[in-house]
Amino acid sequence: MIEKQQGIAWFTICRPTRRNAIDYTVMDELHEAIELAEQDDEVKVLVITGAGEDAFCAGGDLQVFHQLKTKEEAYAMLAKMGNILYRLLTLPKPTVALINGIAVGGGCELATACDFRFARAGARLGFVQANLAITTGWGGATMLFEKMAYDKALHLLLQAQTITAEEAERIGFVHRTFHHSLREQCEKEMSGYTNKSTHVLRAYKEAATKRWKTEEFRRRFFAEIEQCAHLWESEEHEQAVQSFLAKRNK
Ligand SMILES: CC[C@H](C(=O)O)C(=O)SCCNC(=O)CCNC(=O)[C@H](O)C(C)(C)COP(=O)(O)OP(=O)(O)OC[C@H]1O[C@@H](n2cnc3c(N)ncnc32)[C@H](O)[C@@H]1OP(=O)(O)O
Repeated sequence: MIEKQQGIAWFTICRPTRRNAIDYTVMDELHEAIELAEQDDEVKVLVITGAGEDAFCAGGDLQVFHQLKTKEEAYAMLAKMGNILYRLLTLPKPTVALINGIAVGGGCELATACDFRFARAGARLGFVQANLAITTGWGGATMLFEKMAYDKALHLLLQAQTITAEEAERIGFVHRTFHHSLREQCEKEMSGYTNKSTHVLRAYKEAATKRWKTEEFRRRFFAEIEQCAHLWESEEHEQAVQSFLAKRNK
């Protein structure tokens, strides 16, 4: 769902019964929101958040994507979302992930693609992909190494555990934590940007993201996706997803 208010475009992932897991429909809606934010000069900032109080995003929809068995089938899905997150990463407008609840797997990759990450105090975040015997598959690791200290980023990926928003703030992944009124607090934080000329915002973001518009960066970004697709075919991955779904009688 997308709404526009006082210079901010709000995109909300609306699948609260699935902890806002991302399926193909959410991918298409997110792509549409990014295109609107790019083209509409009244939009100064794009904020991405999740519906409800429990989750920002639980990553890829395992019930849907579990149907994908081969490297080729997995790569098609992973590259679809990878392209969308690359557009988000290089959007010439400031972007915010408003992490209203748990963010795991691809949900953390989505947050990493944004310029700023604001989180509900106590929310848990984790690049849990390794627990499914895969690596990040939407470009998340490549972006993380661009945006965080090398050792902190590598630790997050290797340990594949969730940490609190406060811990994430301490290591520099989260920029602000809010105890209440997340949307109002986010608007207040962004008021310093929404009162600026769209041309200025666009110019600074274009300068900031130039480094990610090189062939070398794109090669690294899509090599990560290919690596995930390769691991996707493994028996370990199949078993890990089966185990998750079995616990929920899927
Ligand atoms: C596709 C690749 C992508 C990438 O990295 O490129 C990835 O994101 S891979 C990682 C995929 N995500 C996960 O492994 C997280 C899976 N979910 C969980 O670990 C938990 O659900 C958690 C921690 C997010 C929330 O736990 P909680 O106990 O609060 O809730 P439930 O587990 O009972 O879930 C409630 C409800 O939501 C459904 N659900 C949750 N996550 C997903 C998901 N990723 N895909 C599909 N469905 C999900 C869960 O099945 C429950 O549904 P119900 O019908 O009530 O059984």
